[in-house]
Amino acid sequence: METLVVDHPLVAHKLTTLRDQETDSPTFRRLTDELVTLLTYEATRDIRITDVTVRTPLTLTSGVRLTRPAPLVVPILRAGLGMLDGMARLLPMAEVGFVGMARDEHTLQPATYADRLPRDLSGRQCFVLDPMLATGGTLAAALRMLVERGADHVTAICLLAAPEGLEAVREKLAGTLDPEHGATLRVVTAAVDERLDERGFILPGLGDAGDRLYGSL
Ligand SMILES: O=P(O)(O)OC[C@H]1O[C@H](OP(=O)(O)OP(=O)(O)O)[C@H](O)[C@@H]1O
Ligand SMILES: O=c1cc[nH]c(=O)[nH]1
Ligand SMILES: [Mg+2]
Repeated sequence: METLVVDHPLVAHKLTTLRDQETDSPTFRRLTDELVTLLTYEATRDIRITDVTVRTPLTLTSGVRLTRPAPLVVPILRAGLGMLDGMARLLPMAEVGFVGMARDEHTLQPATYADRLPRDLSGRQCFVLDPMLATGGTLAAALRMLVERGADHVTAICLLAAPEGLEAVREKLAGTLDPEHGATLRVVTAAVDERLDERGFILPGLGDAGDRLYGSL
C-alpha cells in the first residue's frame, strides 16, 4: 500500500491552522474543504481517462474525458462528510456512497452503523474520505467493505495519518494487496504525524475532527 504525503506550502499552511486549538468551527470547516481540494488534485493523478476527439471553434483535436463508470466517492460519517464538497468540486460527476462508522472510545474498535454502497463495485475507482487515520481500524474496515464488493482501485484521502495506523491497515489488508491479483490501495494525506497517544489520538494531531467540524455529541 502506497502512502503519498502531499508536500506543498499551501497544504502545510492550512494544516497548521487546522491544528491550532483556537481555530473555530466555521474556519475549521472551510479549511478542511480547501485542503481536500488540494489533496484531491494529487489523489486523482491516476484517475482513469479515455481519449476523445473534440471540435474547437477552429478544428478537431484530441483530448480526454473521465472514463465511465464514474468514480465512487465514499465519505465515512461523520467527520468524512466534511470532506465531500471539497472533493466534489473537482469531481462533480462522481457518485457518492456512504458508510457510517464510530470508534468505541474504550476498545478503539469501529462499529458500522450505516452502509449505503452499491452492491457491485467491480471496475469502479473508489475514493474514501476520512480526515483521521489513527489506529487504522476504521479505514481497514471500510476498505474491506469496498474490496469485498469488487473494488480493485481504492484511494483513501486523509488529512492526517499516524504511522501505527498506516502499518495496521497494511497488515489487515495484506491478503488483498498483491498487485497481480488483488486491489491497489493508496493513502493520500497532508502529513504523517509522530504517533498515537494512550487514548488512540494522533499526536500532535488536531484533536477530534468530528467534534471540531460538527460539535461534541
Ligand atoms: O483510525 P481509527 O482509530 O479507527 O480512528 C479514526 C476514526 O475516528 C474518527 O471518527 P469517530 O469514530 O470519532 O466518528 P465521528 O466521525 O462520528 O466523529 C475519525 O473520523 C475516523 O473515522
Ligand atoms: O486523533 C484522532 C483520532 C481519532 N479520531 C479523531 O478525530 N482524532
Ligand atoms: Mg469523532
